[in-house]
Amino acid sequence: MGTYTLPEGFTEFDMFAFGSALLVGGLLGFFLNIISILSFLTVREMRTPSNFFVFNLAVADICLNINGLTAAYASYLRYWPFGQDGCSFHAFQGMISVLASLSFMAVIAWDRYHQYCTRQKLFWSTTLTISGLIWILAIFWSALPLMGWGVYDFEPMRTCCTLDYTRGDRDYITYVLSLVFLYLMFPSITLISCYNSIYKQFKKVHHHRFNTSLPMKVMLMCWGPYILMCIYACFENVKIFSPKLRMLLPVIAKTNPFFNALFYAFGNEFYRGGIWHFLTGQKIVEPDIKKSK
Ligand SMILES: CC1=C(/C=C/C(C)=C/C=C/C(C)=C/C=O)C(C)(C)CCC1
Repeated sequence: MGTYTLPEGFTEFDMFAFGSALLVGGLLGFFLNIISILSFLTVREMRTPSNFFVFNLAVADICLNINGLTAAYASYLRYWPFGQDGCSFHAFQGMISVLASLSFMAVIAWDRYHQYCTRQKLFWSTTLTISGLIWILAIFWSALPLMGWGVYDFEPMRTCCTLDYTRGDRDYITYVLSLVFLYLMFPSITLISCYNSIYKQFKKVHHHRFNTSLPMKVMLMCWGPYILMCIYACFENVKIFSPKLRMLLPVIAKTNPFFNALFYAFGNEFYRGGIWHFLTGQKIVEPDIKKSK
């Protein structure tokens, strides 16, 4: 093993604790999401256009889990073994997953609005085009810091990488504010308006098929603190926050895939039957929305 010096503000125990938190979050998310992915791939009946969005969300989320597991590994080593280029690539890969995951959450909300409120059918061509576009956009926006608009660099613990929020220069500010607009405001407005309409519909038919306020709450709970810090860094020096706090926020954010798997796959009446079929071999009973009318 190479020699290393502990990063400023962290003891051996801190690194072990953060590593373990990343490991537990990463493994939990990984297992739930891999079950969701394999179910979709093996159970033919559940391969519907709407479920394809949930499948893509699980793919994006599992990529974030793999990213977190790499960080856990480096934290146990107590140094980053893949060099500066490896760091940029790690952040690039993490960023693609985050942006794709947020977009799929929004598009699932939009699709559910149609499932429950307008009963419009989603076509495969629409699903495939939207999913393709989401991935292309996520790769595009994540590649920008590699090309000089924003920079990827180490997190305070120096065992994983992210957008370097400590610079706070003009490039950083414009890049983060664009992200806030595209990947925070836009998905949030979609989530709020779609789930609000679904809530009204559920109320009308006196049947609440799921908790419509949960998606927004989970997204804000996981990403909110981290996003606030990124926005704060546009105006003030974030170094006034302790390195441990700055490290805690991305660790919380990286638990999002676990909650997503629980809500969007395991808690989804059109998806969980397929998971059950995959795990037990028992056939799915299709839920019928019209029954509740
Ligand atoms: C500012 C901002 C965002 C920034 C996210 C970042 C900077 C994520 C980085 C994740 C990485 C690099 C993980 C890899 O380990 C969001 C969530 C898109 C939402 C809009 C506002």
